[in-house]
Amino acid sequence: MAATVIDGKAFAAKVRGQVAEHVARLKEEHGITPGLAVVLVGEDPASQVYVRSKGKSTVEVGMNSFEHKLDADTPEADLLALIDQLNNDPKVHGILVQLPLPKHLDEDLVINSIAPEKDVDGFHISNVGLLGTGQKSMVPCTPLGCLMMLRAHHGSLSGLDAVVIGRSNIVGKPMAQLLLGDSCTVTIAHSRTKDLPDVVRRADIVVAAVGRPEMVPGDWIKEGATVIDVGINRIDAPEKGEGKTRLVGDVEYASAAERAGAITPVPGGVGPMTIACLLANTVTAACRASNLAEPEGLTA
Ligand SMILES: Nc1nc2c(c(=O)[nH]1)N[C@@H](CN(C=O)c1ccc(C(=O)N[C@@H](CCC(=O)O)C(=O)O)cc1)CN2
Repeated sequence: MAATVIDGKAFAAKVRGQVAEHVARLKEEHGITPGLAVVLVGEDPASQVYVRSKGKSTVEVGMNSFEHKLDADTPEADLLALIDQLNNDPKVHGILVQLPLPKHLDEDLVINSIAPEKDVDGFHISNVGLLGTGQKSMVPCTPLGCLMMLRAHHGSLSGLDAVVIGRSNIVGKPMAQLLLGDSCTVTIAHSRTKDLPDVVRRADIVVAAVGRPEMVPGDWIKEGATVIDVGINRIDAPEKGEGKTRLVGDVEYASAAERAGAITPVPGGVGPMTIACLLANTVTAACRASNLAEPEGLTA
């Protein structure tokens, strides 16, 4: 039977709608307008697109957007001074530094200089520790988006075998923590994993987050499994004409869709959920800052 396609674009639109409703309520009942500050250092073309999209989506749901664009050679001290200023600005409830940063900047130092309660990316070491110990934290946007789609598809995830392929701090590790929090039996696989095909074949849920185009062939997928493809890889597409490219995930979509019960496409799967969850985290941060009830269904 053909797999159900999990439409991340439609799901993200629904999440943005819920965020907009909550923002309207915060404004009306408490006079609070959540604000998100996005910091971009340098001119990486993909980062520029993502930052523009974050600013636009922020305004569309009724929140304040503060964009800070810094030159690629900005000294670390200047970036840290800006973050300090944003940490102390009551109009700013969420702060995000777009990654990757130029090489001369220490990513860990920069991320850990963001006030943890404003760290809407959930990358600060305090939030990593809170998530790892099952406490209330800011949850990284991409894994949060994956979790929301999995919960919507399955209802309960309890007892399911999940494999996360990839061990990055941004996706793989927090994804594994979230699945564990929902009582899955979790395996984190990576480049040194022995018998990766067999490990994947046992999984009810496969989350692929390695950044290698189509590295998971369809015949690794168990019949009926749910496949969440986090990869966004641009590859040459000579069939579309000279110099043309197309986006593919980490999973061979067509063959995996023949065996999976449900699957996210690329593009239009996990990607759009990343920005929707960023907005959700910002409204959550604004609620927490004023000790107000958090929006239901928008946190882990
Ligand atoms: N500070 C952060 N930096 C980065 C993050 C992050 O979560 N926080 N994630 C990525 C980039 N990213 C958001 O910042 C992001 C990537 C992809 C998408 C998306 O919607 N992708 C589309 C395809 C887009 C295209 O055509 O190129 C899709 O998958 O459908 C949104 C956000 C790294 N940096």
